Amino acid sequence: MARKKITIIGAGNVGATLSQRLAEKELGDLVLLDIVQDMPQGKALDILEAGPVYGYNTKITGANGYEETKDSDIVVITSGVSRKPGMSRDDLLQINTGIVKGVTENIAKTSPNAILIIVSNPLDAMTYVAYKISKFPRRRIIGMAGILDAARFSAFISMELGVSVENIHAFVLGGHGDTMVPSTRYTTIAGVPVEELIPQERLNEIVERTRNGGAEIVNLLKTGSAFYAPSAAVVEMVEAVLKDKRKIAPCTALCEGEYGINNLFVGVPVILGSNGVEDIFEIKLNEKESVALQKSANEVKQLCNKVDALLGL
Ligand SMILES: NC(=O)C1=CN([C@@H]2O[C@H](COP(=O)(O)OP(=O)(O)OC[C@H]3O[C@@H](n4cnc5c(N)ncnc54)[C@H](O)[C@@H]3O)[C@@H](O)[C@H]2O)C=CC1
Ligand SMILES: O=C([O-])CC(=O)C(=O)O
Repeated sequence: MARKKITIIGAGNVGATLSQRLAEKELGDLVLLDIVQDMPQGKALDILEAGPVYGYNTKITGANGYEETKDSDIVVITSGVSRKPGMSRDDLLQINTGIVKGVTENIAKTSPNAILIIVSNPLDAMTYVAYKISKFPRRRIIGMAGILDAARFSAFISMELGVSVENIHAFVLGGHGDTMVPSTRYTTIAGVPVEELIPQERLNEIVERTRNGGAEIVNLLKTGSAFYAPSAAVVEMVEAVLKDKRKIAPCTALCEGEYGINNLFVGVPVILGSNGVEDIFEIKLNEKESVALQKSANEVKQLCNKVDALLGL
């Protein structure tokens, strides 16, 4: 069977760590692209040289141009500026809109059939940029955030209860920002609702820590943002697509009426398979959850209006 081709745009913290993780899993051959001369070539060669020790045969190429990325099956966009302490993700809107626009124009030309996974922040708005510029169908444009947010929620619950992360199914909806909606009602531990195991007041603190999970790391690192957990979350998406798992995972996808949201990218449970977003998985929300999701969607809408102005749409 021919190997799949995965391109990673941006060979910084997220892109390079993601490349390492993907290489170790032998999910396909990789191209790592960055605008910095020689750097992606150096990181690609370094990861390739770990292959004999780890026992993987992944081919990985570094690039500064798009010729090498031609006909990729999946392209992950991590290029862009990361925030520093004191900044919000939204502060990156203007600069990263320009970067994601330029990258997407190139990818749409060289890999017209690719599935795009967007990582650059502000995530929901950058996913919208990639959609608008590529004009790809909605199933082939997926933003990474929900898996990361749910992983943080799970990690905190695991620490609280002293049980394995494998027993925890955390559920998060909404945009990748302060208004994200971690659902305590649908979060379970070995099938038991978390609300039955952790007192509501403590649970509220854990939800708040989850909402601020990105900023917590930014404040510790000081020079940039998280990359180990984010790259792990992207691997889960790539794997679900390449193995056609039809896995339900929270991702940023274009809602066209689902959850009462129209023409907006927002975090919802989707079914990930070989076509990308195979479907949006709709579940019943109660009044409180619906209101919180709508509030989050409205914030994303504001940002997308700014994107429209920047792109002249
Ligand atoms: N969706 C999410 O949950 C997460 C999103 N992020 C976002 O991902 C982005 C990348 O984060 P890091 O890797 O930590 O940043 P980084 O600064 O380590 O790497 C970014 C890389 O992008 C490259 N780049 C810039 N313009 C480019 C272009 N036009 N073409 C190709 N490469 C280009 C830079 O040279 C740099 O190597 C940031 O916007 C960050 O906010 C980071 C973590 C989680
Ligand atoms: O917080 C940031 O800027 C990066 C990010 O999106 C995250 O780690 O959730």
